[in-house]
Amino acid sequence: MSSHLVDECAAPPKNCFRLVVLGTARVGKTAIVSRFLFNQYDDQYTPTIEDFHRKMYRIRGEVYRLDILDTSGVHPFPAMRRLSFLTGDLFILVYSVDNYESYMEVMRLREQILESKASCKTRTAAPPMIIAGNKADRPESEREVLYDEVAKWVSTVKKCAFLETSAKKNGNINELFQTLFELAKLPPEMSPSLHRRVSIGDQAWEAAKKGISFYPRGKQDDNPLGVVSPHARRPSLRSDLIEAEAKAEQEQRRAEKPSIPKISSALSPYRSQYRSCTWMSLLRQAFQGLVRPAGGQVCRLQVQHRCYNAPAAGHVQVDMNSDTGVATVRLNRPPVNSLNLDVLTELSIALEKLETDRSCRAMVLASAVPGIFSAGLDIMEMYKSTPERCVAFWRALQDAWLNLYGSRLITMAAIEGHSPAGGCLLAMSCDYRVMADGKFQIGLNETRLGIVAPFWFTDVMLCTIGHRETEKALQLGAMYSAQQALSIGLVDKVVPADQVMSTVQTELKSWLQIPDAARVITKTSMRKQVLDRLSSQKEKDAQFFADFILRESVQKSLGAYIASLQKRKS
Ligand SMILES: CCCCC/C=C/C(=O)SCCNC(=O)CCNC(=O)[C@H](O)C(C)(C)COP(=O)(O)OP(=O)(O)OC[C@H]1O[C@@H](n2cnc3c(N)ncnc32)[C@H](O)[C@@H]1OP(=O)(O)O
Repeated sequence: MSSHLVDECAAPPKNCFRLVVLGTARVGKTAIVSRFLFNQYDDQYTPTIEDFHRKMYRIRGEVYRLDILDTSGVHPFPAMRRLSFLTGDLFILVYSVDNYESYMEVMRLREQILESKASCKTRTAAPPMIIAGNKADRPESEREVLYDEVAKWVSTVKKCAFLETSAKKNGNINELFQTLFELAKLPPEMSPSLHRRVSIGDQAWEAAKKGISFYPRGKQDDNPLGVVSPHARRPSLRSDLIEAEAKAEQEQRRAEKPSIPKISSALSPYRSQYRSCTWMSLLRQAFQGLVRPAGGQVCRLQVQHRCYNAPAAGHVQVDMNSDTGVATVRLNRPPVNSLNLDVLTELSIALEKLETDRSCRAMVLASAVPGIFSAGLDIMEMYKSTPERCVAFWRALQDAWLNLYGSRLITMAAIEGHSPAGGCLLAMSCDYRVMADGKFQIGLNETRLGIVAPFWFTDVMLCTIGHRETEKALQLGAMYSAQQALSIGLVDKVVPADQVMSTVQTELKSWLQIPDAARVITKTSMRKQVLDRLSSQKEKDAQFFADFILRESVQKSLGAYIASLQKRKS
């Protein structure tokens, strides 16, 4: 039976919830989910990248939807992780009683979730969480985490409960979910022991869906039912953002605050033109390629990916050519592709997906906006912002860069327009750069804004053009024409604007002839030191950025630079 039967019986938004399960690898996250959904336990360990499940309920005449995101315990996918923090309504944080480090991670995760929610501005309240101390069946001699220690910590934190569990022995699994649902004020009948598990096609479910009684006359027909959707598909990033935004608006309304800052401006091009449509119908149309953004451009659809199935069209467009194994990733944030939190998150996720797609061998980074590659970081993310937002923004930039610079793929930049600062960083982080001849400029111009390029921007430039040129370039905040950039090695080839893409494709042919394994090992060994330097101090670097950028003197310089941009325009 197909899952659309479940979707036919759609739950109203107020009854839709996302439960996110987090914790380090091997603590039993998937085992807990599997017990909850199917009452099954599998002794084999298979690492999870990200699993998505959907359970529908009919409880007291109303339909409810519970989406479960079972996340990866290792963190090669930081953007996906951050998105899960942002979109989760309730959380299970799992540690293993025989692994103290896994408990420390749970404490860190709680902080990160709260920070993520705070950076969103709209969702500040602590979401309901439960801590699961799993593998409680292990012998006492193996125990590293004491029950009392966790209980004491949990008693000091808001909206948080704690239970020790054993997915293997089915110990406290029912209680775990029941306690969490109570904490989240969800119907208690959502707990496994308080509803009847049925399957799609089951007569009781089919009848309940239609709102009619399956039971013989005289018998109650409001017994709670739960059904697991057999082919649930993880919604796209775009759907996640829409849903998160809708929920934030709901919360905002509840709090009776007058203005509604947006989680994502990603859908704004669609908004003005299709005001009367509902978000979901708009989304459906967009995915079917029917909606044009207000600017008149047809939105591109992302090709299907083995982990994710829904296409995402937005600030980052991905076209995958499965014949050649070459993906084209286009930045699409008019007017100048400035990189804000949304763009960087979308870029990170696009890169993470391509990285895990074995059919993909190369990636061309380009722009969907004529005359511009990228204007660099969105200055408005750095001007009059909050420390939390600054840290979230910087983390998103770090992740996007780590994904790009550390990519196993052949990466080529097609620079068909201006490429200052952050735009130049993206281009330099690719393996090869082709730039359009003419009026366009490229360079790290940070000092002109009164700010300082971080050490990892400098590292990448050093690796690209050497010490002497970098020293001059950075101090002067130099912006180079394509020909000048070619002469110092900042780009590899300069061609007329209309030949940039074809030149990239020609160059790619020779790169694709090299066996991947040998090329990847070579690339990794060349880039490792630079990558490690940031990876080992990400948090310090993010904190430094927030402290630096929010200094009064730096804010003054940024304000003056913004004014000069506007003045130049007028
Ligand atoms: C420790 C701190 C480290 C921080 C590291 C920072 C890295 C960065 O990336 S900082 C950003 C540096 N970027 C720039 O300096 C680029 C500034 N922009 C330009 O020079 C030009 O806009 C252009 C050459 C990229 C394009 O010129 P043009 O096509 O003529 O477009 P306009 O100048 O008219 O711009 C249109 C519109 O966009 C606004 N804008 C431009 N750049 C940015 C930006 N980086 N962030 C936000 N907004 C930007 C510009 O102000 C115009 O706005 P409106 O006036 O409202 O139309």
